[in-house]
Amino acid sequence: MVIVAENVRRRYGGTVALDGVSLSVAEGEVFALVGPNGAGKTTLVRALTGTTVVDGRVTVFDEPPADVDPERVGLLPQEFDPAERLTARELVTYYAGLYDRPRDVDAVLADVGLDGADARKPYEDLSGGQKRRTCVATALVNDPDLLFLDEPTAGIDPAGRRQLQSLVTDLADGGTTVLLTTHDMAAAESLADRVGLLADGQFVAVGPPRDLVAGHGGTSRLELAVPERAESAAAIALERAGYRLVPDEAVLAVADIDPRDIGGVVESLEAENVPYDAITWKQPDLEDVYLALTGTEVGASGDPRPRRRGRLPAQGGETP
Ligand SMILES: Nc1ncnc2c1ncn2[C@@H]1O[C@H](COP(=O)(O)OP(=O)(O)OP(=O)(O)O)[C@@H](O)[C@H]1O
Repeated sequence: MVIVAENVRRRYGGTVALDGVSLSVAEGEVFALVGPNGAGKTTLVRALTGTTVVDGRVTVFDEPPADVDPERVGLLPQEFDPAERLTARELVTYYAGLYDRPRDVDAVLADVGLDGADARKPYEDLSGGQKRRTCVATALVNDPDLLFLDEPTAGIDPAGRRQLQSLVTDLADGGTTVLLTTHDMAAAESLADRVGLLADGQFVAVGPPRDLVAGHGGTSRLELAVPERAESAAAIALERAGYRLVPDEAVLAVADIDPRDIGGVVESLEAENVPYDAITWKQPDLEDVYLALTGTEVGASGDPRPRRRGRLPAQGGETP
């Protein structure tokens, strides 16, 4: 095991940031700490990198984190503001100079997709995604055995995100252990060998994303965007036609439906003249797991949102 943490606890005054977290991460594994803002992800990264004092036991390469050879570890902090006037290449060259055996700077820039003219632009002239990729490059320049990436995809456009994801996969294939944090469940699901779902400083589940989705994600469903005034009528029409609605769902959704029967759903709405705007097939994913286990969904900004519970009852509503 590269990382072992047992019963890690950390308070800031009256705020409990970590409330008894245990995990172990094996060599070459990609482990994602997943949760909304405030769940404790950064505090756990700080505990594992030895930049904050915690209760409990933490070892990295069988040593206390603060004693680990810095040549072996790469860290992309969540907040990282390098000198704005230096070019991407100059910044990475600067960080390379801090290590005894750095990688070739241009090769590192190419790895993060910043070769060519962009690498010669001042940092302040780069896009948000290019800035973040420059920062990732500074964490890679010492060819670390263990890489911590705290919200690496924040502010990165979808193309840059895919590039970063394939970079992480390549690093792990080469034996690098990667621990990343994210509130982006889809990124975690596609990238990580295992995820740890954090809520209020505790893991609510740890495991391969596929296993967690199979265990807690619920069934596939058909989500219906129906004008609010027609929701009750839609629910009545569907139940009358024998479909089971997903209870307590924020949107109207039919559960356990075979894809071949989607036409039947449409027909039962149209037979009752119920209007609808869109129909979407939805497979359960990690977001459903988080929602099921915590009652909270995570917005695009990473902020936690309590789930909207209690849909309109199927009986007695207005008809369109
Ligand atoms: N230095 C600090 N002083 C006081 N409270 C802190 C400090 N660092 C974190 N906290 C609090 O501890 C809790 C966990 O914060 P942490 O930053 O670890 O969460 P996070 O999941 O990384 O969220 P974010 O992505 O918003 O940073 C939060 O309530 C936060 O306000």
